[in-house]
Amino acid sequence: MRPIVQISLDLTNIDEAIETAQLAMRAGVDWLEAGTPLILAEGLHGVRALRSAFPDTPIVADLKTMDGGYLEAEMMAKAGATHVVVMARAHEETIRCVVKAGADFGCQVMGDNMVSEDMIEGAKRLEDLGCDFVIHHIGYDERRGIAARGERMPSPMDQLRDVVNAVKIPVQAVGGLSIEQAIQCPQHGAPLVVLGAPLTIDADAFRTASGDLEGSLRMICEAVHAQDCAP
Ligand SMILES: O=C([C@H](O)CO)[C@H](O)[C@H](O)COP(=O)(O)O
Repeated sequence: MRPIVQISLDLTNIDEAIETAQLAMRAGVDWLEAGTPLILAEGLHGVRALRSAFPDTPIVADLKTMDGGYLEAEMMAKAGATHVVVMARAHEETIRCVVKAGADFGCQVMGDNMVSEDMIEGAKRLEDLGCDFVIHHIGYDERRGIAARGERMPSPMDQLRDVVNAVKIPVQAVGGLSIEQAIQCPQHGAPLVVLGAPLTIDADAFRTASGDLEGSLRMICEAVHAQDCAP
C-alpha cells in the first residue's frame, strides 16, 4: 500500500478544523480525521462540514466506539465519514456491529487497540472480527500519567513491528510520535502516517522545521510519499 498521510483534527470547532484542513490539503495530506474533540464539540455537523468542504477526501471519524456500534457507524457514514473507529476493548458484538454497518453504508472500519492488555492480541482480535485497519495506539492520558511519574513514556514504536507482523491489514501508529518517528512509520511496515499533536498542541515546535506550517507539512508529506512501505 502506498504510504498515506492523515491529519488528525483534534480541534474543538468547525471553522478551525476547516481552516487547518485547507492548509493540510494544500500541503499534500491525503486523509482528514475528525478527531475525538471535534466530534464531541460539533458532532455530525463537524463531519458534514468537512465532507461538504472536501467532497473527495477520505474522512476518518475518530468515534472510539465502545457500544451501540451499528448506529454510531451508520450516522457517521451518512454524514460523510469514509472510516469509523471502534475500540478493541469493546465487546466483540460491538466490533461486529460496526463492521456490519461499514459494509451496509460503504464505510471502512479502523480498530483501535488502545489499552488492550496485550496490544498484539488486541490487533489480531480486530483483524479477526473484520476490521479493515489497525490503529496501534498509546493513549494521551496513559502517556502523560506515566511521564508525570518520571517513568519512561511508552511509545507505539515499541511494539509497532510486532503488531505489523501479527496482522495482514494495514497498521497506523498513534500517540506521541515525533515528526521523525511519524515519517519513519512506512519503514516499519505501517503505511498510514497520522499527524496530530504537532499541528495543534505543539504547533510552535512544528513550525520551526521550515518557519512555515504549510511548508513544513508539505516537506513531511513529500518525505512520506517518497517511501515504499516495508513489507
Ligand atoms: O485519539 C487521540 C487521543 O485518544 C485523544 O482523543 C489522539 O488523536 C491521539 O492520541 C493523538 O496523538 P498525537 O499523535 O500525540 O497527537
